[in-house]
Amino acid sequence: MGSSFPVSSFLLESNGSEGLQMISLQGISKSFELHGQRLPILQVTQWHIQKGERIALMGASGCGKSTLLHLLSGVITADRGEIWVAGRPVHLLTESKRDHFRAENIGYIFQDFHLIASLTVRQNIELIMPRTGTKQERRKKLDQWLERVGLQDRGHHLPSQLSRGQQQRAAIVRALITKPPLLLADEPTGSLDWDTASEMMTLLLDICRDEQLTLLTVTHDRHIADMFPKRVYMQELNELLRSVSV
Ligand SMILES: Nc1ncnc2c1ncn2[C@@H]1O[C@H](COP(=O)(O)OP(=O)(O)OP(=O)(O)O)[C@@H](O)[C@H]1O
Repeated sequence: MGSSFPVSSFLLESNGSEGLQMISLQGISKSFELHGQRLPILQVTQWHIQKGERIALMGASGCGKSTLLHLLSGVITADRGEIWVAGRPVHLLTESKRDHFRAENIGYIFQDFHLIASLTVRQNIELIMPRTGTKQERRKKLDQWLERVGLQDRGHHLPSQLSRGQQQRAAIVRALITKPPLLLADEPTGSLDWDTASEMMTLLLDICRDEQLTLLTVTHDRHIADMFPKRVYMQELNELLRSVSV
């Protein structure tokens, strides 16, 4: 796999905000309504993530890990508290502004890839690739990324013609092609065997280190978590004990 991809600072280019902080949570609480009752899910008094940190987020099933990622990306809103991401006050943004914020600032990697089955690898990525520069420049940039993840010969293949590990590599490029300052990954290795999972995670961690991207990855897998420079357990963040059981 080539390691000659030109290194640039995505953070400085795409974000422009000053300071070292990528994420700041203050006094967050989140509940969901279930069977007519408000069920408290999450409470985070304070949490800060610096730019360029690579963090594995762990915790028991149902403790609110995915909910936290959705709050950070503005897919859902908190009941109260402040969420700052890449210098933007996500808690103050309207829904349409949150959509815009997400497109500009967040790369998302899912357990089941979310590639469009009828489109080739290249088409899946081109769909969200910024229309900056000439067509040749965009093609070259995509070629470089595909080579970086070892898919240089797979650009014209459909997802169904790729292995699961290759599909996740394509999804990684799709998440990174917009140069998002923050990458969120929800169980990105959850559907891969161990060898493929560790290879894929090594690749993702290397890219984030080289590009100084901030990476927050939810994982159940202790071995995967051990690959990260930093691990955070939801229990440390989530101080609210569940008062209602479902
Ligand atoms: N839209 C919703 N409406 C009601 N309850 C919800 C909703 N979304 C999540 N929940 C509840 O919030 C809790 C936390 O869910 P979440 O998916 O964040 O957990 P998780 O830690 O990511 O779990 P897992 O590790 O199993 O994926 C769960 O009890 C879940 O049922």
